Amino acid sequence: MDVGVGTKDVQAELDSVEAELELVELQITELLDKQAQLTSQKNALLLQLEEACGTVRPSSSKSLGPEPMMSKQELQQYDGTDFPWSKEVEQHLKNSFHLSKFRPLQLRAINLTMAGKDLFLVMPTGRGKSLCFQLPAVCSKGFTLVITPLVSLMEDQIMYLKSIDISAVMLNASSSKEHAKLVMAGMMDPKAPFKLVYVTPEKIAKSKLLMSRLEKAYNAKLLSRIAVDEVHCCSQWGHDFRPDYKLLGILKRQFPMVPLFGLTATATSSVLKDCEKILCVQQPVTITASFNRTNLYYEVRIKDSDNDALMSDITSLIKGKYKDQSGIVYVFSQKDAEMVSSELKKRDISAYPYHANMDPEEKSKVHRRWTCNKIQSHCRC
Ligand SMILES: Nc1ncnc2c1ncn2[C@@H]1O[C@H](COP(=O)(O)OP(=O)(O)OP(=O)(O)O)[C@@H](O)[C@H]1O
Repeated sequence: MDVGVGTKDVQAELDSVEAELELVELQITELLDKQAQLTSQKNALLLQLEEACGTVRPSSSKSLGPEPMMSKQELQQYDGTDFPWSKEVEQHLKNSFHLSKFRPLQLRAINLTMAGKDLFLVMPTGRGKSLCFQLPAVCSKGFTLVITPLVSLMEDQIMYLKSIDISAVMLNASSSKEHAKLVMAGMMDPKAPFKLVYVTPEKIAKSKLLMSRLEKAYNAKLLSRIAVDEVHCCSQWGHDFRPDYKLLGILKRQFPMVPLFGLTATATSSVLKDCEKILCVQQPVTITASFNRTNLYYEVRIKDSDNDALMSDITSLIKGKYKDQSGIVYVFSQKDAEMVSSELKKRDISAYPYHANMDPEEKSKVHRRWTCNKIQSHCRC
C-alpha cells in the first residue's frame, strides 16, 4: 500500500473539513449578530407600539429601558403590606408555607419582584432566599421558571414544595420524553398545573423545543417570572463559573417583559455587574442582606508551628469544648483542606474536605450532611 498517497488523501479531506468548519463558524457569528439586531429592533417596536396605544403595563411587566436607581426611601416602601397582592402573600405565607412571619428583607424582595422589578438578592445561605421566589410564584398567574445549576438542589426544592402541596416539576438531561412533553403542555395550560418549573441552564442553552414552548407561554402571559438561582455562576470572576449560565442572556432578550430574579449567597459587586451584563438586565434593584452574625464569638489563638501539636490542639477543642457538635475548620488551600480532614479522621473525628474544585454533586452531598448537622467538616471556601 502506498502510505504517502493515503496520508495525502486524509490531509486533503482534513483541509476541506477545516475550511467548511471555518465557514460554518462564520455563518453562526453572522446569525448571532443578526439575532441580536432583530431582538433589539423588536423591543424598540414593541415599546413604540405600547406608547402609541397608551397601554398601561400589567403589574408584572417592566420597562424595557434601564430603571433609575432606587433611593433608600423608595426601597423601604417595598417593606409595606398595602400592595394589591399583600393579602394573598400573607395568606400563602401562613397557609401554604406554614410560616408565621418574614425574615428580614424577604418581604421587600417579594414586593419588588411582584411589582415586576428585575432584582438581585444577595443573602447568606440558609436565610430563606428560596421563599422570595416560591411565594410570588404561587401568588402569580401562570408559572415561574427557575434555573438551578444542580439536579440535587432541584430535587431538594421540589420534594419540599410537594410536601406543602405546591406543584413543581423539573426538566433536566435525564428527563424522559413523556415527562418533558407533560411539563411543556403544562406550561401552556392557563390553569397552570405547575407553579414552578425548574430547569438546568443546559436545557435553556440546548433545547430549542423548550425555548419555543416558553415563547408560547410568554405570549399567552403565562410566564410570570424567571428566577436564576446561584446567579454568580454567570460570571467568570465568580468562584463557581458555569459555561451554560453565560448563555442565559437569551431569556431577557426573548422575554423582556418578564421580571428576572437573580439569587446568590456569594457575589461581590463586580461579579454582580458582570452577571447583569451576561443576563442582559439593565440596572436591576440589588438587595444585600447583612452577613454579620451577631451570634458568632471570635477568639484569636497563636498557631503552633509544629503540625502534630497543631492537630492535637484542634482535636482537643473538637472533642472537648465542641463535643457532639458540628463545625468548620477554615484553612488556606485545597491541599491543607485535604490534609487537615485526613488528620482529623485519623483522630476519630468524621471530617470532610470541602473546596472550590470539588465535583458539584460531592459538594452538594457535603451541604446535605451539613444541614443534617452530622459532620465535623473541614473546609476552605
Ligand atoms: N420567614 C421564615 N421563617 C422561618 N423559616 C424560614 C423563613 N423563610 C425561610 N425559612 C426556612 O429557612 C430554611 C432555609 O431556607 P432556604 O433553603 O430558602 O435558604 P437559602 O437562603 O435559599 O439557602 P441556600 O443559599 O442554601 O440556597 C428553610 O428551612 C426555610 O423553610
